[in-house]
Amino acid sequence: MMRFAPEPFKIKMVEPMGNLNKEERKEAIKTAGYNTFLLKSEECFIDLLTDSGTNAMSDRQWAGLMLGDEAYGGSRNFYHLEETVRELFGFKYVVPTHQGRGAENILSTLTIKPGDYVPGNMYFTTTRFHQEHNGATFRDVVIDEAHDPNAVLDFKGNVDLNKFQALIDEVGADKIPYICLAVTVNLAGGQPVSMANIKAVSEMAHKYGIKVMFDATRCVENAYFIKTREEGYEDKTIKEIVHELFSYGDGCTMSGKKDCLTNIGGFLCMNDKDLYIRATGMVVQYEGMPTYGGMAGRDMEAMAIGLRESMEFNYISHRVNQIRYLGEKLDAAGVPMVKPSGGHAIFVDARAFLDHLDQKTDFPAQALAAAVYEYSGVRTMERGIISAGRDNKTGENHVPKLETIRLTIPRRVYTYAHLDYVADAIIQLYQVRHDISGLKWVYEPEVLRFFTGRFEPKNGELIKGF
Ligand SMILES: Cc1ncc(COP(=O)(O)O)c(C=O)c1O
Ligand SMILES: N[C@@H](Cc1ccc(O)cc1)C(=O)O
Repeated sequence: MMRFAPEPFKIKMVEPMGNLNKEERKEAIKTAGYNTFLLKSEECFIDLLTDSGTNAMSDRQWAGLMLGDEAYGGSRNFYHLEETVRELFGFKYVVPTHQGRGAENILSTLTIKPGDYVPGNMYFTTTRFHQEHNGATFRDVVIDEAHDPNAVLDFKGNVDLNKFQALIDEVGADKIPYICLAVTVNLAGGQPVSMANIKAVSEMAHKYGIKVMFDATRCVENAYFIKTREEGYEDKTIKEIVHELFSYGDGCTMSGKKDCLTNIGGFLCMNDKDLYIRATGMVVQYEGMPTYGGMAGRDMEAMAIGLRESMEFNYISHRVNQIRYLGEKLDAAGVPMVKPSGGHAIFVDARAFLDHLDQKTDFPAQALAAAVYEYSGVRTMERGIISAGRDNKTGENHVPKLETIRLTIPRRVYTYAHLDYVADAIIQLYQVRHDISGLKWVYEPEVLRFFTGRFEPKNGELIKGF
C-alpha cells in the first residue's frame, strides 16, 4: 500500500501561475502593505491564502453550469440543490445565500437578542462579527488543548462540556439562543469534533432548550476524521456520517465555497418552520429570491453536484492526506506547527518560528506570512493577533494563544510536487528566521481588520539582506 495515493483525478484544463522574481515580489508585498490578502492573484506563485472558493470543479460540475436555469423565481437548479442538501444533511428547510456570512447574518439577526451569549468551539472571524453585531457576547467553549499547538489529540475541536455547563449556570439558558458548533474548527487548525462529543453537546443543549446550529463549512472533512479515528465508524460511509452528525442539530450555516467544491455560494438550513419563514423574509431583503439567494442558477447546479462528489471516499481521503503530507515534511524538518495536521490546512506556529518577535508589538504571524511570500512567492494567511481583532466593547486587542500562519490547500488544485516546493521554501526560510523583522500598523480598519489592514517592517527591511 502506498502511504500517499496519487491524485484521484486527471488534469483536463490548466491555469498558468504567476512567477515573479525576487525584486518584483519585494515590491509587490510592499505595495500590498505587507498584507497577503492585498496581493494580486497574478503576483502569487502557489496560492495557499484560502481553500474558500478556490476549488477546481469537476467536468460534471462544469457540464452542470450549462444546465443553469437563470429564472428570477423558481430556478430548477435551486430545487436540485434543495433536494440534495435535504438528502445529505437531513434538515427540512434550505435557504440559499451568496456565501457563508450571508447565512450567518440571517441566523444571527433572527435569533440573537442584545445581551445574549453564543457559545462556540472557538471563534471564527465573520461568525463572531455577526453574533456581536447583533448584541451577543461570544464565549469560547472549546477544550483547552485546541489552543495549544503541541497537544496531539484525535478530536481537538471538541466542546468542553464543563465550559458549556458553566456558561449555562452563569447566564441562564434563556440568554443562549444557540450553540455554534463548527465541524471542523478552522482557527484551531482544521481540527475535528467527534461524533460522541456532538451527541453529548446536543443532549446538554436540548435539555436546556438551547438550539444546536452547526457551522457546516467543512463537515465532509470532519466526517473523514470520524471515519478514520472514531471507533464504530470505520465501516460507515462519509455520507452516512455526515447525515448522522447533522441529525443531532437544529440547523446549520454553510459556506458553499469549501466542501461543496464550488467557487461561490452558501446556505442556511433549519428544521424550525417559523425560523424558515422569517429567514426567507430576510433573504429577500439582503440576498435575493428564496430560490436563488444571490447565486446564479448555474452555481447552484454546480453546488448540488459538488456536494455529492465531496462525499466520495477517494476524493476526501486524498484531500486530507495532502495536508498530512505537507505537515509531515515540515515537522520532520523541525518547523513548529499546530499538531496534528488538520482537514484543510497546515498552521505554522509563528510565535515559535519567530521567537525573537513579540506577539503584541511585532505581529509575528503577519510578518511571517509576508516573509514567506517575499521569499518564495507562496501566499499564506495570518491567523493570530491581527485576525483576532479588538474586543467590541473595551477596544482592547484580543490576544489569541495561537499565533499562526495558515497554509491552506485548495481542493483538487495542487499536486504533491507543488507541496514539495512549499515545504522546501518554508524549511529554508526557517534557517534564516531571525533575519525577519516585526511589523507595525500603518492603517488599522475598524472591523475585520486583517482583510485590508496595512503594515510596514519595523527594521525597514522585511528579511534582512534578502
Ligand atoms: C468556518 C467558517 N465559517 C464561516 C465562514 C464564512 O463563509 P464565507 O467566506 O463563505 O462568507 C468561513 C469562511 O469565511 C469559515 O471558514
Ligand atoms: N472562510 C474563508 C475565507 C475567510 C478568510 C479569513 C477570514 O477571517 C474570513 C473568511 C477561510 O477561512 O479561508
